[in-house]
Amino acid sequence: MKYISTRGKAPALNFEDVLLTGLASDGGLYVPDQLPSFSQEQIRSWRSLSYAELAAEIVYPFVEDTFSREELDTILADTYAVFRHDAIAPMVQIAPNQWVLELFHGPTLAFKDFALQLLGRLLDEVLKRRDERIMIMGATSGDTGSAAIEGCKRCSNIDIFILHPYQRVSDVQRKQMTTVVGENIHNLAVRGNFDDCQALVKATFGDRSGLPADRGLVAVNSINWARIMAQIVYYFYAALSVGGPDRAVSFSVPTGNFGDIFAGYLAKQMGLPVEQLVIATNKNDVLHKMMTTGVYDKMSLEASLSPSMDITVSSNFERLLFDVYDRDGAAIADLFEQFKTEPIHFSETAMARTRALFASHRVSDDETCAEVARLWHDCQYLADPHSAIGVAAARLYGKPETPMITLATAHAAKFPSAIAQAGLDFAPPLPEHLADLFEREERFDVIDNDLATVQAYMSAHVAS
Ligand SMILES: Cc1ncc(COP(=O)(O)O)c(C=O)c1O
Ligand SMILES: N[C@@H](CCOP(=O)(O)O)C(=O)O
Repeated sequence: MKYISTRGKAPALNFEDVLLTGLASDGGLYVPDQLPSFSQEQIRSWRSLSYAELAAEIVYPFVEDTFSREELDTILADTYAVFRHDAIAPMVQIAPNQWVLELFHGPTLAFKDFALQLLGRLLDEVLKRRDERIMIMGATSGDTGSAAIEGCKRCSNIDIFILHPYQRVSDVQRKQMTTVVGENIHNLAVRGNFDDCQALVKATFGDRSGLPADRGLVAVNSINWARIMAQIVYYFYAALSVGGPDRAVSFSVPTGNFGDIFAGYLAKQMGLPVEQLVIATNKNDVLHKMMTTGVYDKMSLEASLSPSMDITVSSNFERLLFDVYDRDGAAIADLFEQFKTEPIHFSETAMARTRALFASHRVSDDETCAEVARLWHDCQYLADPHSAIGVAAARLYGKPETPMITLATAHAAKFPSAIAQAGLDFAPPLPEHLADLFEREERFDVIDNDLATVQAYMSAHVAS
């Protein structure tokens, strides 16, 4: 399979090379030139598969130029063996035809583990084959960072640099990143917000003049195609468990960088009957505003009770735009050139196509607390603030005849203060493997929001 850039000017890559990059050289994001598609009969035949077996069916067409089916099977079995629940992604019913898909049973308690445990193993294999050493760079609003560190820490050929916004992630999230010991692990607390961290990562792909020239640079954010690919699998898994493909299902997805819900859109394009995809945002509602007005504008980022979704530059939206603009890379490049100085006004056709695919809803902090409390009191279900945003949107958009599945993206124990603000009088305990998290020693450096400073830090800390 070939991967092409959404801005039309970068060279097409195979899977191995797309895995080993981040942004395309023209500033775009890589997408497959053609998606695999599965028949209803084929999807139906997957009903009895384990999560890892299902993942192999879905992922293999994307990676077959780089991994044999046997290699992939082994890597996937190893990847999902580290999850703490036998179902890997269990479904919990919270109301008639309303479900949550729990994606927080991996090592770092968020949905990021699904892709980053796999990404670490794929990178490890490819780097050993090539006998190469790389630098990994990631921006995190709290969850990607620890999942990336956990997924890649065993790889001997990697130096990992994670940028988080100083004092803007929860204490548990910060500790999960900064207490992992390893000479090749570097946590940078940037004086800025998540958008600043993500901009530094993207800018580094555009200008890496301050970094060692002999090291590859790989992104661990969802700008890396491999992240999205791995996230497609759980949409199939969830739908199969409630009667798909013989029955359409809907999904409500707490959304920030648009990676997770974009994976749901791809599952639909690949043949999974999906009725609705609901974009659920917090008060950083750039996507909801865009859905309602047809205008994509910059907004200032506000800290919320769902810090992982405090994002106003929603990177993967570009991948959707590429499709709704008939895969016209030049048009997408023009739109983003324009976005540097003014808001983007989408064409009527593009908006009609987007609205036919997605609904959207914004949930305030007060509504988030109310939903956490309601779920606890009505069904003894403890949701983290991000998942609660998804459930609040699902309740509005769900139709009685269609199973509505909310992606529960993180474990409540990551956000004890939000749980307290919701009026619940207990702190959700951390799972056993993290029980002593607050006794572990932390290591991180506070750094200015400045590209040259960040690249100088990386150069000074990269292993020789
Ligand atoms: C817990 C949690 N929920 C939801 C999201 C939003 O996912 P996405 O950025 O893929 O839209 C994130 C971060 O990305 C997250 O960490
Ligand atoms: N919510 C993420 C932010 C970045 O999203 P990604 O999926 O593009 O890595 C986080 O918690 O770090």
